[in-house]
Amino acid sequence: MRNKKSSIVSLLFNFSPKLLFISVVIGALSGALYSLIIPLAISGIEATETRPDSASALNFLNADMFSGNQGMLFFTMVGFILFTKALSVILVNNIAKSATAELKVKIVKKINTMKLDDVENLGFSRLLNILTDDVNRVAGAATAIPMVVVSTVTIIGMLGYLAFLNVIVFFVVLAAIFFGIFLFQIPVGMVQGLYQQARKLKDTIQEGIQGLVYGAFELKLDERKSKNYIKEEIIEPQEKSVKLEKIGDAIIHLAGTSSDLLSFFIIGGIVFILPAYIELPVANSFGIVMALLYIAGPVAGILGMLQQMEMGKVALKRIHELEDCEEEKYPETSTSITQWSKYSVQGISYQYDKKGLDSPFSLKPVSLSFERGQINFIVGGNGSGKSTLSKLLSLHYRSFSGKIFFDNIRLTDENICFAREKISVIYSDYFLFRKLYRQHSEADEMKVNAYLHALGLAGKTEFVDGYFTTTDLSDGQRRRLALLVALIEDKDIYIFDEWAADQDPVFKSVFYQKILPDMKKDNKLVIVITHDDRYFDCADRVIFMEDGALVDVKQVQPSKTTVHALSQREGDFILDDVTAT
Ligand SMILES: Nc1ncnc2c1ncn2[C@@H]1O[C@H](COP(=O)(O)OP(=O)(O)OP(=O)(O)O)[C@@H](O)[C@H]1O
Repeated sequence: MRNKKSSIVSLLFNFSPKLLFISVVIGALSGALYSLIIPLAISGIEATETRPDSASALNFLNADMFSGNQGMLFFTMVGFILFTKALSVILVNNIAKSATAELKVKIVKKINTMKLDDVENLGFSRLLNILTDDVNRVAGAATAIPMVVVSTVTIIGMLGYLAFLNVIVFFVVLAAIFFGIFLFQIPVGMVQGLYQQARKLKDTIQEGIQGLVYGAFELKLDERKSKNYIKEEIIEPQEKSVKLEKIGDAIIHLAGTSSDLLSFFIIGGIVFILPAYIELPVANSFGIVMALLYIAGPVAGILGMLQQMEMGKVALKRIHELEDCEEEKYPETSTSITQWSKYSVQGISYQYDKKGLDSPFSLKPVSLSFERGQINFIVGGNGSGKSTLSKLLSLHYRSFSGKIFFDNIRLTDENICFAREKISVIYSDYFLFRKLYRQHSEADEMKVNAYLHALGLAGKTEFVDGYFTTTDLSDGQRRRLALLVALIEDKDIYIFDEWAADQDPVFKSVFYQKILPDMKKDNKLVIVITHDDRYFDCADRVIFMEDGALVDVKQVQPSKTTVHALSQREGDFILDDVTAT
């Protein structure tokens, strides 16, 4: 996002400077007309006072006045105010809606281009809150802008009128307004902290809701756990957050309402105290009091809108926090990687974010060289660092040290995105998309259908108009569908993180004895994280991990005695035929 640390106004300005300018000018015009209402009404009253039947002329709807020039002007002005105010509000509202929709898209793109470890560290709940709650609050604050403009110009106009009536009174009122604004900074400063705390708690609530949905099966079986969970993770943080917001709102409203009081103080001072020091004609006092009563509304309006603006500022701050995260972009010009035969890493390492730990897990430097048409197994105990290493090999995580090469081409920020396109992975926490999200030919469709049969998914889901009709399948079937999508993508490098873990014995052996050898034949580089020691002889090479370090690499000599015979059903798997289609 380019508009770093943008304010709410600059957010709208960057979206459409012309429209914003027009709406501000129209809003200002509306405010200027507003400020003329009182002087015009007073001069109307003064004009009627000079007539013989002045008593009846004070009636505002008197036919004489209505037909008079001032009356016409008055009502035309009211009509203009209605039109200009509405137009300004509608225009800014439209800009705000479009600008915040654009902001949402920018945030989505930002998340998409952020480094993966930053996305993991921020977490789903926080990102979701930014995309929903924060963006909406910014939109709310932005729509308050035209009313602030109308009110500000009205106040300026009325101050001009006061200056015309009496310069001393003008300075007294001006000083009082500045004093009021100065005093108002205290509550505004106080609520910033409260709103920030309330906003932080919303992330906790969002996380709670995530657990409520994804942990529904566990919670359903344990009422006490369920009640405690809802109380601690949702109800309590929500109560705290609402309480903080209520206090913040109350402080702002209280301060806003006190502005009425301030204007009454000024009125009292001008009516009862000032005449003792300066000469103030009655007619002038009358106009001044009316003007002051009239100013109170816009002042209170602006102060009231400050609550919305403050909440918007807090939300915008959270959005800006995303901007501190680095982006990874496809460069305009770069060395693309086309043909390659060797993929090698030299001294790559990684360390997770501290997250309160003294010594977070770190992967010690690893050097390995892979070839096309080679099947590699990575094995080791739980937590030994297999997945972490695979995320470095798949170029999802960026190594803290070392170098990575495709043949002699070293991977840099410039070409890493091209290298990533050569890789397909299925991690243990993969996401299954229902659509392929790429152009597909009739041949692709035939291939998909052949794979659906080969992977035992025919009749479970269908491929129609680029969609899989359903992904509501068993765990093992979903994983097979993920494999199907990966195979259709036809990448050079495949990384499977415990893919076969939840497959039945039949498909386990299909995977190790049919799919992997066929991929080898197709010259793919395959890296498989596995605990299936029964099938270790299906690899060309086994890489051993222990405590975050690579401890051994063994070439495998296929032993004839351990070859696993495919059963009749296993033999039905026809990947060769699929490839032929
Ligand atoms: N997202 C994360 N944030 C912080 N630490 C993590 C994260 N993921 C893993 N770790 C740490 O890294 C260590 C290695 O995890 P990794 O997933 O690489 O192990 P693994 O060998 O694949 O284990 P398993 O066989 O259980 O899948 C873990 O012990 C854990 O402490």
